[in-house]
Amino acid sequence: MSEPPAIHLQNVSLTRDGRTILDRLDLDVAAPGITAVIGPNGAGKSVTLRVIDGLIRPDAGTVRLSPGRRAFVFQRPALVRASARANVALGLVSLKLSRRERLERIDAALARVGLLERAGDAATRFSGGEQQRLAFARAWAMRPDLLLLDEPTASLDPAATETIEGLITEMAGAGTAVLLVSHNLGQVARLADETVVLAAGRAVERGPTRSLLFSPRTVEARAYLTGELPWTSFAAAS
Ligand SMILES: Nc1ncnc2c1ncn2[C@@H]1O[C@H](COP(=O)(O)OP(=O)(O)OP(=O)(O)O)[C@@H](O)[C@H]1O
Repeated sequence: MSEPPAIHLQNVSLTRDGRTILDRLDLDVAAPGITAVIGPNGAGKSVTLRVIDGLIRPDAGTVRLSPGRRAFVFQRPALVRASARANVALGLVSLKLSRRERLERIDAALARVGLLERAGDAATRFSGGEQQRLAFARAWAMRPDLLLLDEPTASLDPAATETIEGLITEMAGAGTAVLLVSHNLGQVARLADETVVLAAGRAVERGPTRSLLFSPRTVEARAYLTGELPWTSFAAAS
């Protein structure tokens, strides 16, 4: 990695209610580029994103982020009870933009996700997929340096998924470091340069996406990718 990583996690551990959620996790995310995190339910993928975003403080370890703007699109979008336009505007409050630039950027973002005609409608009345597209419009409008994505297209139809995947690729091409959590392995193969497999709170394997997906080296990655019951394999492996 020539550039310093956009995200550097080292030895990060988190315990809740006596359970180990993250177990000395190491994770580097390159900038620019798309890094995917895959792994079974409960592996700690969402928690890792929340640790990176500062929503959860780990018990131990180092979390270092390169400076810059950060956007997070959750599996269930966090929207306020206001118009679609106002929701996109919220992402821009800390940016120094003229009123005209701000309005142009908001409308361009809404148009990009096919919601411009709905700009004045109440966001909380949108369908799940429309809300997700709106959350993406907000993230895109911010031009973030770091984009954290948790199952970003889980509720989207194929056409909307294609639009969003195009946006993700475009943002990475413009210099954003993207960290993508997804169970959609086709999507991971289409988008991610590098993929990390998380199992029981540890990064058990990492590599270029295609070689990792097609020839995993570890028992945990193989178990996840072939759909075997991972918890029994992990118990046996650890
Ligand atoms: N605030 C919390 N308090 C206690 N346990 C938690 C908390 N948040 C998450 N966990 C636990 O941490 C583990 C990892 O959860 P996480 O949501 O990161 O899994 P995941 O890998 O994203 O799974 P999935 O693929 O199902 O989304 C789970 O066992 C979950 O119950």
